[in-house]
Amino acid sequence: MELKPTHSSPVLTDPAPVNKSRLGIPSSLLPYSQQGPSFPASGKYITIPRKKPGKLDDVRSNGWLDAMKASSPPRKKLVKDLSLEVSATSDDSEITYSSWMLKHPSALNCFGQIIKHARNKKIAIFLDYDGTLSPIVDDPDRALMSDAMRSAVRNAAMYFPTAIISGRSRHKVFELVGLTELYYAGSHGMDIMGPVSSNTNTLSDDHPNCVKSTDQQGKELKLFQPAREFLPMIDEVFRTLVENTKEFEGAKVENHKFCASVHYRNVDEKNWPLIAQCVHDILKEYPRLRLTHGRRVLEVRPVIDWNKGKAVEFLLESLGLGSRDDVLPIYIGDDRTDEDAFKILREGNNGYGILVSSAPKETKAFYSLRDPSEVLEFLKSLVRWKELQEAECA
Ligand SMILES: O=P(O)(O)OC[C@H]1O[C@H](O[C@H]2O[C@H](CO)[C@@H](O)[C@H](O)[C@H]2O)[C@H](O)[C@@H](O)[C@@H]1O
Repeated sequence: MELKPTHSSPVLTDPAPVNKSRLGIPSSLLPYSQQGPSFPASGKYITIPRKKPGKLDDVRSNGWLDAMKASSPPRKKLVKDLSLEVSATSDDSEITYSSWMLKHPSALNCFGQIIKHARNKKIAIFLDYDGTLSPIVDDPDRALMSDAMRSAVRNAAMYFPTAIISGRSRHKVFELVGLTELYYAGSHGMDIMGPVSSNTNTLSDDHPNCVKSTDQQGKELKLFQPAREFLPMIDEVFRTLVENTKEFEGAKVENHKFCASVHYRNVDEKNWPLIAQCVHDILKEYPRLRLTHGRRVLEVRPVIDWNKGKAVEFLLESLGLGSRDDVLPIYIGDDRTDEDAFKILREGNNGYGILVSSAPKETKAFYSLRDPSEVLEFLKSLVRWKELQEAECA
């Protein structure tokens, strides 16, 4: 029998005690060892005055600028631009893409292979949000999921345990997805709503990173928040980022609770070095924060040994599906931060990473899908296959 979430709301009741050794939580998270300079649990840290950016050489030499330029495939040329040169270029890129696909074949074309491996196994689905379930758009607040995608994810969750693992805050991604049937991990996995399970490998009450909370209906829920000590620091750095980037037209800073994002998609490219330098200068004052690159976004996050890959392992354990030969996790994502999850699955040889990309990229994912419309088809195919299987068994 497939494990199905039994909850009717995204808010979960208390999980049973955890088997900490199986969770593989590093000792640095139990609780934090203070690696950088010490900081108070709340209140003010350091005031970063608004100032002229430091030497631009900093961001050039540390590779930030190159990473920013490479951080998202260029938009497809509009059809109005019908020169011969454009069609030759698109042919070339199609050829490059096809040869890249020899290494990372389409999960739709290889669907037969995937389900062959899934036979007699429980599939667990992990989905990134932006660029995977919703198309990339200029305004992060308008990255909406289509009704068709919502219904495909809902149907998938009827048969397979399904979790969303996003860089956005857990609340925001739940607001966008709006399905109570799923598990949610926000802030790149640093804010996990623990699953209900009869299994003993879930969160214990006395776990240092486990927080009890209540939902809007007053129902108790349990959260795993390995970076919760950073909450005031992220809040402070968020405010500094807002203040110091406001001179860059098009820049947008988001507070994701345990991380913050600085978007430069809508900033004139000539100002990218300046915005990079501005973020770099702020981060110099926060040695316990680091930067990762997303699609046209700089992501500021705590220096802890936790990422989307760890979140996948954690959720599998919490669902009672960890370290089992009869479980096949499938992770679908489009971003560099999803690589941590692809790596876990590839190295553990126990599941499939699927990269969503319409351009060749270095990746640890096994398979590929071009865009969210192919993700939709893939989810629908999984559901159809499962329905057929159940019909055969009936
Ligand atoms: O882990 P994810 O769910 O993929 O979230 C990663 C980032 O996604 C969002 O930004 C990206 O999508 C935006 C909307 O399409 C786009 O405008 C932006 O350029 C992309 O980087 C989100 O706004 C970020 O905060 C997340 O970190």
